[in-house]
Amino acid sequence: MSVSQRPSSATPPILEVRGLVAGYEESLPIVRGIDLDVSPGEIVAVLGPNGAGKSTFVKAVAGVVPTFGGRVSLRGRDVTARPAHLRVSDGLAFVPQTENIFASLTILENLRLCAGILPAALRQPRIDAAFAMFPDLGSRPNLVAGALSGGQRQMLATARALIVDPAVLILDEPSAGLSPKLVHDVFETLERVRETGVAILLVEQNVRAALSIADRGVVLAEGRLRHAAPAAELRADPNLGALFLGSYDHAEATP
Ligand SMILES: Nc1ncnc2c1ncn2[C@@H]1O[C@H](COP(=O)(O)OP(=O)(O)OP(=O)(O)O)[C@@H](O)[C@H]1O
Repeated sequence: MSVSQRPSSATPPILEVRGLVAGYEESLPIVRGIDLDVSPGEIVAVLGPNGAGKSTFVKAVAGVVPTFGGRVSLRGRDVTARPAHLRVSDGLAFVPQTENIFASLTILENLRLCAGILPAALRQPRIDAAFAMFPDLGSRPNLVAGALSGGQRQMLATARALIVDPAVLILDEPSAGLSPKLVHDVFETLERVRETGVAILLVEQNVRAALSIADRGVVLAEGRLRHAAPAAELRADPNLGALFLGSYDHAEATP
């Protein structure tokens, strides 16, 4: 059973997912009928135990995992049949958990590669905007990306995704392997991105940190959306630990 979660605000959703069924083999779908709306400027944390299907869900939304049923719409337009690279042009950017930068290229080269899909006149202004948002990167554009810290690499990965000026930014565990200080830095960056009106869908194992910046949290279990609530409500929920244990029973299946 899936739970449809619509934003409480009157802002129309920029991303609409309906009845999404997806995975690696059609006979064995991992994502089994998920509905979700995300509004501009909203951060939605996708939570749940290991193997719940969180990564598969966001990858299917990004178009990098096959969809077997349901629909993904961006700005009211059905993009379900669009391959991943065209969804990027449509305004949907995805930051994978790993291999999200080219370590042997410089910071600037990493950004230039992404800017390559833009009209020539937009490329430098977008790179300048990225450097303005990430001064740590802008201060040393010719540094080889492999020399960056884990948190700085995540920032570069995020900067790369933002080059196309997306409406929706999807991140798969941006805090994985980072120290608490770097987690803080990365999440602070995401808050600044949100302030520009970008909608953010965030898969996180780091539940408390994710809920500290998210507007809403959705809990997946066994490929289904089991619970959805404002982040503040989830933060205050004494059952929060059960999110990781797969036994989250709080008012499941109630919208
Ligand atoms: N490339 C793949 N091919 C086949 N099955 C996969 C693949 N990637 C993931 N799976 C399977 O899909 C299921 C869900 O995995 P997924 O990574 O989406 O879960 P998750 O909730 O993100 O887990 P975690 O929190 O551990 O990262 C698991 O059973 C996993 O084995």
